[in-house]
Amino acid sequence: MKLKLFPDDIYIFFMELIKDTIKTRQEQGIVRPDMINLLLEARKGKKIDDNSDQTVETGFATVEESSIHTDSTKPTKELTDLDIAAQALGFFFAGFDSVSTLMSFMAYELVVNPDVQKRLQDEIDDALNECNGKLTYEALLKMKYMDMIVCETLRKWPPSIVTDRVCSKPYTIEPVNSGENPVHLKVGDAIFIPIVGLHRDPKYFPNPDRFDPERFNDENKGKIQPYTYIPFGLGPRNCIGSRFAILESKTIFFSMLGKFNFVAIDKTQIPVKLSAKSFNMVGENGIWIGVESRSKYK
Ligand code: HEM
Repeated sequence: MKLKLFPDDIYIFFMELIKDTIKTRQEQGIVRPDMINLLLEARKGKKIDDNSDQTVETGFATVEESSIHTDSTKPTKELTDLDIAAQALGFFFAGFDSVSTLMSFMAYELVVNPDVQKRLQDEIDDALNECNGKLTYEALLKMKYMDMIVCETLRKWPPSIVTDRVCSKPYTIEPVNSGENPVHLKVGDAIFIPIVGLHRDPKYFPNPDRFDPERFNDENKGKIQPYTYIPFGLGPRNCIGSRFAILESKTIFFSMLGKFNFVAIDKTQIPVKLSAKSFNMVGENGIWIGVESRSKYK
């Protein structure tokens, strides 16, 4: 369709930056433990999911990577520099704004639900005690209430409000209510899946505008109807960065809330209103919160 996602100057800046990095690395034999290196290795036919057996769950919302196409070490298509640059650019944009949205709305919910914030701080203090003041990976992943809050933020404020698929087989969606017509889908039709519509549907999440981490406690999370909670999408094209996104967010909240309280300030809009100018979850006036030292540090 020749639709552009970014203005030309931004696109050219990033593409050139990544292509120059590839060139410099190849010319000078530089090896860094990062994604560009993995893609350069993949180009040579090396498998890049060697550690998949050791994967640890980072949270309930995490999605599983697809095992489709990982059984062959032979690339089906030669990766060009442009492909590698496009992948790196895709990761950058897919992974930046989404995590920032998750963290902004999570901070907002902690401000307007001080009891939730206090309980999370208690959990953080206990974890800090257990690991002698130094955060460990294991301690972070053991924090159940932190995970419940992350899950509930992703439900109420999913950073990706919608995802899409192309129809590969003719299919008819039969009417459910009287007066509705069937919808006939043809091969090639574009289908939009309304993530936020599912997450805020009272049929699946009663009282959906209420921020309630208890929806994700051990007893309740198993009762969630499959495919109604999909912050990271689903199936073979689900989000590749769910573990990283959850881990990154939990680490930051752990560090911040161990030392500070999140509080409302004059600029905090309560209740927050969403911007009508953006397709994504963006606060009308941004999301503003204050940070004050916790009494134990004063
Ligand atoms: C809270 C943070 C994030 C959310 C809510 C999120 C959500 C999503 C969703 C809904 C999709 C579409 C999945 C589908 O249609 O089934 C997606 C795809 C994707 N995400 Fe994320 N994402 C997040 C963070 C990240 C991060 C940190 C990265 C990279 C480091 C990333 C990289 C990608 C990529 C590359 C795809 C496309 C996958 C494909 O087409 O095969 N995302 N994400």
